[in-house]
Amino acid sequence: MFDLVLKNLKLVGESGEFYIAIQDGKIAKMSKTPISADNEMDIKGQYVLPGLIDPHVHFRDPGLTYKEDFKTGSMAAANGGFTFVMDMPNTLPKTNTYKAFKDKLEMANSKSVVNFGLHSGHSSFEEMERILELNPMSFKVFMDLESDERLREIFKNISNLDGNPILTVHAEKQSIVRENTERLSEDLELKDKPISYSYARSAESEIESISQTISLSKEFGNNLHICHLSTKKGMELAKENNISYEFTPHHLLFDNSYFDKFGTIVKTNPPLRESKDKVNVSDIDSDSMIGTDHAPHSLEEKNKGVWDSSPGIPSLETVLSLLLTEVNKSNLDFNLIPKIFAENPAKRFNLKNKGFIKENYDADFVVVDLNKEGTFNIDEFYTKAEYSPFDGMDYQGAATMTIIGGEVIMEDNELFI
Ligand SMILES: NC(=O)N[C@@H](CC(=O)O)C(=O)O
Ligand SMILES: [Zn+2]
Ligand SMILES: [Zn+2]
Repeated sequence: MFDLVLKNLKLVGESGEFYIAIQDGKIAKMSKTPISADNEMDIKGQYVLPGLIDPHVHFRDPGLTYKEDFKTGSMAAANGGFTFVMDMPNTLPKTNTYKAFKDKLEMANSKSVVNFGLHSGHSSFEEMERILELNPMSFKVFMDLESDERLREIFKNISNLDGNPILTVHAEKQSIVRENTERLSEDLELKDKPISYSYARSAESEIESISQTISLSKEFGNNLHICHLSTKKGMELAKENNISYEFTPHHLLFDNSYFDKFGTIVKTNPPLRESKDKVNVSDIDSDSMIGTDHAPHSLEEKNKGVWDSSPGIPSLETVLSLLLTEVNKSNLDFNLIPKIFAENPAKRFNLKNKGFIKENYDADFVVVDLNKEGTFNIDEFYTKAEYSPFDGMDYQGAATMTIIGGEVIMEDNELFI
């Protein structure tokens, strides 16, 4: 007998209503005809999608837990419809040694309310080889923090690791950013304007960094993935070279004029772009994926002026509704939602039995009401972040339930953990 049957549900891209039977946390059976079980849940004609997967979050744990921690970040993920997140290594200490990685795994196992993977930082070849045993999602390189010489060594080392693991990059060119920042932070007319941040970390610095990343990866044969791709030219380079990349919601929806409205609240790396340079919702296709770059800071850190404020925007609890609203505005095909939020991240990062609604896959789902309207309210969010540029924005379309391994962990923004 099945543990649970979900009934009266719709599947994206399919007509009619379905039943999904769940047994031991797996999808045991799917059918159009009724399946009986002691425990039935009526989905009332809403859509059931594979649980969302975010390849790019910063939960600040360990070392920076006043901004977020693995408990609050994973609660925000569950509230946003995510069943799997991948956390970044820029913690304190950095997650770039075997011990730090192992300690973080143990900590996160005890605190996280959703499934997770960890990206590793980079370090000596020997250290990274040991970290491989702990199944890192990738090795992350912040290009803006490394000299060209160091980058060659890092790319070479990572390409020589067993199995050629994914090399994930933050692509901004250090020399261009440095030069522009020195000039602009001295410019009497521009230095106090938040929009100057987008001139300093220019579209050119991303495009140059992406082309440098591509030539390095060709030389060493790296298995490349590009974070928070924000420029159309950068996207064209990635596509031409068959390199995977992520979009954030803020780069898709906002241009740098939002600096005038929100100031340093929307300061993030890479920055919001001129509309002529930016990627758009219309650039989302069946190969795309969303990486929110959920990067909370304290309110005090966000309000330290153009050059000293901390860069980063929290996004886990708003991203799905923002893009469902685009679906309702006919700017985005609903059929792409499971691809960009679950199928493509699961495939790219080799997550076994995840990302799809198929028999024998994990029973990880998000239930979506395409018509649910509301207004984002940061006070109702589970993240520790006390700011969001989306706060007060209306949306149409939302997650109403998050299910992990057949267990309901969120219903109507209530968490059952
Ligand atoms: N994106 C950001 O602006 N900030 C990220 C770092 C990063 O992803 O580069 C953070 O960790 O705060
Ligand atoms: Zn980054
Ligand atoms: Zn990031």
